[in-house]
Amino acid sequence: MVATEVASRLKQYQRPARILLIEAGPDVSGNSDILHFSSLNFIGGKFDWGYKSAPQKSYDGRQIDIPSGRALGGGSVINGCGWFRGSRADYDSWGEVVGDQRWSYDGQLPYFKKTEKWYNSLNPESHGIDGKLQIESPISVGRIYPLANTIEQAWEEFGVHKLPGNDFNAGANIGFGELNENRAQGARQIAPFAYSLDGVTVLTDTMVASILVDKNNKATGVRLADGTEIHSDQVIASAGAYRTPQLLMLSGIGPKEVLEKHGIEVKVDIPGVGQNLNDHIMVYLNWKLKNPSKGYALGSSNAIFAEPRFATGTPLSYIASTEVPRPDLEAAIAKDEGKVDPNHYLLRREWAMMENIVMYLAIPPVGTDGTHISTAQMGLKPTSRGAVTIVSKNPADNPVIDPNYFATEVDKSVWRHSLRKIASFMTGNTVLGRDIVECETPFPGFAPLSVDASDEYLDSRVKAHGMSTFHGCGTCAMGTVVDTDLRVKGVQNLRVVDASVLPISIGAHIQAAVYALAEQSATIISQDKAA
Ligand SMILES: Cc1cc2nc3c(=O)[nH]c(=O)nc-3n(C[C@H](O)[C@H](O)[C@H](O)COP(=O)(O)OP(=O)(O)OC[C@H]3O[C@@H](n4cnc5c(N)ncnc54)[C@H](O)[C@@H]3O)c2cc1C
Repeated sequence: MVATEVASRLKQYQRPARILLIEAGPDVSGNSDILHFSSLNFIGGKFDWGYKSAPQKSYDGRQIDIPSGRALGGGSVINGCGWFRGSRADYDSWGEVVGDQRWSYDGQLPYFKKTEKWYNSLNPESHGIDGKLQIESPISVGRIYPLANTIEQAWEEFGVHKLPGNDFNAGANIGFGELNENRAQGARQIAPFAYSLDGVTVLTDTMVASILVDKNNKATGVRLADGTEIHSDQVIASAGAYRTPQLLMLSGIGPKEVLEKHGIEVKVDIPGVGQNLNDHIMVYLNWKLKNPSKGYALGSSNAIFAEPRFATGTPLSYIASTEVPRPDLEAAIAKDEGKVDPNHYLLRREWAMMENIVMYLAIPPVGTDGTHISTAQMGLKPTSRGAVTIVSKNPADNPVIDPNYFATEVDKSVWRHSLRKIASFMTGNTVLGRDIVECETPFPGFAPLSVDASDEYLDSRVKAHGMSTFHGCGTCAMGTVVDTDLRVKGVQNLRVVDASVLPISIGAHIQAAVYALAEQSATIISQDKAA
């Protein structure tokens, strides 16, 4: 994703520059199938690297599917198009961690705005209107789902309030707001549609095997998988959070002991390469409707779902993010760290800790037959950290991806609290519980979720159903592996720009952060006199 955006911007900012973009996957710009909601089915398809995680210790060894885009435009070809910025607190923490205010919320706001062609003029201080990515909401394109007002009422009854302007993307995210998507009238905008590659030379179906690093630790180009060497003044690695650390390691940049183990000459020993992997856990739950004949869910006989606009975009209206009680957080931090440091970053600011979405369709194994709706919950600020490493020096071998999900007490405590909350929201004293939802339909072998479920039961649900939200990041973290100008420490003429540089867990689906990162990075690189 980033590679397209950065190449496009650099060509725009430095017209005479010769830029080569190398992508392992195909160019799918001519493939109209990828544009619509059902195109999420490309997960597991030919534009997905289709990784499996290492066996997860806290999931009793279960391995998790880790999809990752493999095409020009990367993840933008298979992602869900959800557009979520996260909160001011996320970026202020980022700026603090790296000691550079360009990466704080105010530092990044101009670049967020630069990415966006926002769909209304309500909040001009927070949104751009002439950016490359069309952002819309279901309501703005007339996708008013039958349950939309009910969900809104239910959140208000539950004490979760609408954000000003119904805007989930203006720096505050505790509350609820409209879903936003980077779609144009429901159609996916892949990165090379939004960011023109005119004037950029593009090599698709071409795998980079390693970065050429000379004896002065200067990057001088790349070696392709077929052995061809291509020389250049600057190299930017944007192979994503799983393959960028692999590429660095295969080039002799990474933890010394890993490189030596695989017989790779050590150019620069950077222990942080591959570390700090973080992803958001997602848990889906199905909820049986009291009266399916009302036509609330996809698959029902409600004629509205046959209208063309309902065949595009994700079938939901609102996103709600909720906190957890501070004493719970302190107790969990004490268990993880042996003490509670009042300066702990989770205690210094107010955080939305769980994203909650009600979707108007069932999730497998329940069929889309109109009898169920579902919820998706995503832990926003996990403290579990994993790693990416290599199994060999062969670039064709997949990296080993170990997100180490659900490893900390903080993460467990957040999930326990939030699963009880969703049970209460869906089946308790809200309009949903009173009039719409019968009960949870659990996966085989489990009892329906209830507000008084035990910690052990709730943990078992996450262990059994927790999946990736496809947000792997942090494996070449800014401050550790790259400096705040995106330069790999100890190597000249080499930068990393992609999700791997995010130094902290962003409390949101990460593409908005990654697109803004790429905008700012392109500006930094184009202003670098040495570049
Ligand atoms: C299924 C799925 C759904 C998602 N849904 C959402 C969502 O709704 N909202 C949201 O905010 N985020 C979502 N994301 C996350 C978002 O798409 C990613 O965070 C984003 O794509 C990361 O961008 P990137 O440039 O870092 O890496 P990528 O987009 O993964 O790009 C890396 C590119 O490098 C190529 N590459 C890798 N190795 C090599 C090599 N050795 N040689 C040449 N090329 C190579 C890859 O093929 C790929 O095209 C989703 C991701 C997935 C996978």
